Amino acid sequence: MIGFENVRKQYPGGTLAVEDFSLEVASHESVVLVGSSGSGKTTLMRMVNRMVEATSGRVHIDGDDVASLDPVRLRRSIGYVMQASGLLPHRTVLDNITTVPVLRGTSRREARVRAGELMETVGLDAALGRRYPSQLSGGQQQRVGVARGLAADPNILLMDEPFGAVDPIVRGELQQELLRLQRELRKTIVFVTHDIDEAFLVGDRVVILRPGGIIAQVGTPQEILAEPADDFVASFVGADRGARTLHLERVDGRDIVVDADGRAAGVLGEREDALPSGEAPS
Ligand SMILES: Nc1ncnc2c1ncn2[C@@H]1O[C@H](COP(=O)(O)OP(=O)(O)OP(=O)(O)O)[C@@H](O)[C@H]1O
Repeated sequence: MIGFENVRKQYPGGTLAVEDFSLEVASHESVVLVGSSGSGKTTLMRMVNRMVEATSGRVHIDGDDVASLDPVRLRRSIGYVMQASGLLPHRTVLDNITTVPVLRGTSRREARVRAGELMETVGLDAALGRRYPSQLSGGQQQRVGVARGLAADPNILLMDEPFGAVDPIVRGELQQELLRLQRELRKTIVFVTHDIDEAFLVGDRVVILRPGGIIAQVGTPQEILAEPADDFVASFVGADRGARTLHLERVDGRDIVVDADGRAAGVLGEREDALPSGEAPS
């Protein structure tokens, strides 16, 4: 579990990126932070692995205050996937994926075997392992980024606009791939995006932020769509891509997201977490 307790971040120079933020992210849950540019999403995410230090308040992981943990070990124990993949350009794909496990003491040989398996998991041909990042498509690079984030088998995965740099079709594929992976791996995920559709698709819960990291609403996609907390949320949910206003319709026991033209934009409520406890997903 990740806990943010009255977290505040003021950068040197004075910008108050996050005023006072509290939230608990349950183990195996995926929470999406969504908000306009500068609302403090990346700052909040980076406080989990101490790439950013809170000015006050605390962030804890399974009860341990991150401020009391060694930052380098902490960072290596948490998967981090960023926009435009963040791969090291002068290292092969395989070396990019194996860097953190090797730094953590896994033998190079074992790390390579595992990297090959991970490439398969994220839908990449293992032969691509010998290439350099620039020899891959944008979508392939993002998949490598996800494989690298998973390489040390972290419990927590931080994903900062991980699919922001690819075209909409590839983006859709990567989103579906992530949903499939998450059904299998059940990581605790904090995911940052500008895109409300992406937030509703990949989040068990979605946090809509105002500037200053102020929570406008937090809830499941169904809750937010059914009852936006205020005009800000309603316009954020509805203003995405023109005049579309999303709403929910229940068809055959499933929640269908419908846009203003009556087109189905997606299906909600099919996640394994929605199953009664103890029931295995099909
Ligand atoms: N290292 C830094 N030094 C000073 N100010 C910073 C720093 N990093 C971020 N900020 C400021 O803090 C605020 C929040 O930034 P942050 O990157 O967390 O927002 P964001 O919601 O992730 O934005 P975006 O969607 O554009 O990535 C912004 O005003 C930004 O300019």
